[in-house]
Amino acid sequence: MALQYTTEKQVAIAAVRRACALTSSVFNKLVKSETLTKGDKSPVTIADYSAQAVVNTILGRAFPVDPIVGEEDAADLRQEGAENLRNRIVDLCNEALTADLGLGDRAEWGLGPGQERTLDELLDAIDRGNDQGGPVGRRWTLDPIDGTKGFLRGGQYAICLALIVDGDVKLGVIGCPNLPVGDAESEDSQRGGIFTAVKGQGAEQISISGAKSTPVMIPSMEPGMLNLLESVEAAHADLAFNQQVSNSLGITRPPTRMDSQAKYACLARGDGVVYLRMPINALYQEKIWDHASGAVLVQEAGGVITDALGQPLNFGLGRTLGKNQGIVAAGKDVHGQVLAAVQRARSKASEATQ
Ligand SMILES: Nc1ncnc2c1ncn2[C@@H]1O[C@H](COP(=O)(O)OS(=O)(=O)O)[C@@H](OP(=O)(O)O)[C@H]1O
Ligand SMILES: [Mg+2]
Ligand SMILES: [Mg+2]
Ligand SMILES: [Mg+2]
Repeated sequence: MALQYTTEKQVAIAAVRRACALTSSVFNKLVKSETLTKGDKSPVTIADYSAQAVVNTILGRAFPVDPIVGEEDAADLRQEGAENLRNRIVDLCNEALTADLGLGDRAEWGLGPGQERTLDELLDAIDRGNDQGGPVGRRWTLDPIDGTKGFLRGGQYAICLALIVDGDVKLGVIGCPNLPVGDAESEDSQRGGIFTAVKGQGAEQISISGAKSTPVMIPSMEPGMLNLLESVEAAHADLAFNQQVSNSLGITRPPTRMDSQAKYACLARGDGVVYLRMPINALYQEKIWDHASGAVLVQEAGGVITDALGQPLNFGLGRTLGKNQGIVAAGKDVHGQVLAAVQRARSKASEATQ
């Protein structure tokens, strides 16, 4: 039987690769006026908008009826006074869409010389990310730059695209332009990788040039080798809680802190051992585009990903993970003991507040 999702995977990798090139080129030239602050006070840059426009344009050509749940929308760009931003975005997108990468990208995906788009087409492509998600049907979810704060500080960030069918993540692609090729902790000057997984077909790391592909599998870990992969931003996860879990597990290795779903990529290839993200703000709901690609990557690399109660994450609830209470991901021989430590730390915390 032919493998499922082969074309989807090719298109998704092509789209993420072009978005990686675009965002890397923007970083070196970004000026302050090209970053906006959204209603929730988080940053968004011309690179986030352009990456969403490029990926959605490609998906729109290859899979015209598939809805997309994307992080960004073009409302602020349509405002008066945003003309400079709009012009920059058109230039960046057309450079990315028309580049001749010689990687078998097909003209019918809207790629290659002569495939320029107008401003209106690109703004509409950004707004194609307005799907509301849900339990039934097939849809994509896109985070055009996950870890925008990491991107702005020259750290880790990721372009994350996933295909969800009936609430189940079937395909995930994570482009990490700044991740060292070999190991996150290494001084490797060669950077950039694309991680991809298809449900039931395993996970792989592909070089950003497309020349090399290596299977990815979570290595088995000696107990003394455990460490946590956690957010840089203290406002995004409860890092004090992570410290308690770490103590409870007798972990001595320092945590690996990095922005974005690059953390899931590191877990999948064994650069870090336990992904732990507990909510710090009870009102915040995790977004599906922040975890869908990472979830299937971890599972296909031989790991387990659940909430703090050991239940699977639900990607069929809408644009968010709903009432999700934290995320625990690790190799299958480690996950159970981490979950037990998380539950001990939760009981202690609730005893302390009684
Ligand atoms: N309060 C709160 N709680 C949990 N998560 C939040 C919160 N606020 C924002 N976000 C989301 O965090 C995404 C980035 O996650 P990371 O923590 O891995 O990276 S970073 O440290 O923020 O850079 C980040 O994704 P991007 O917006 O794509 O950068 C946000 O969607
Ligand atoms: Mg954001
Ligand atoms: Mg994000
Ligand atoms: Mg983002």
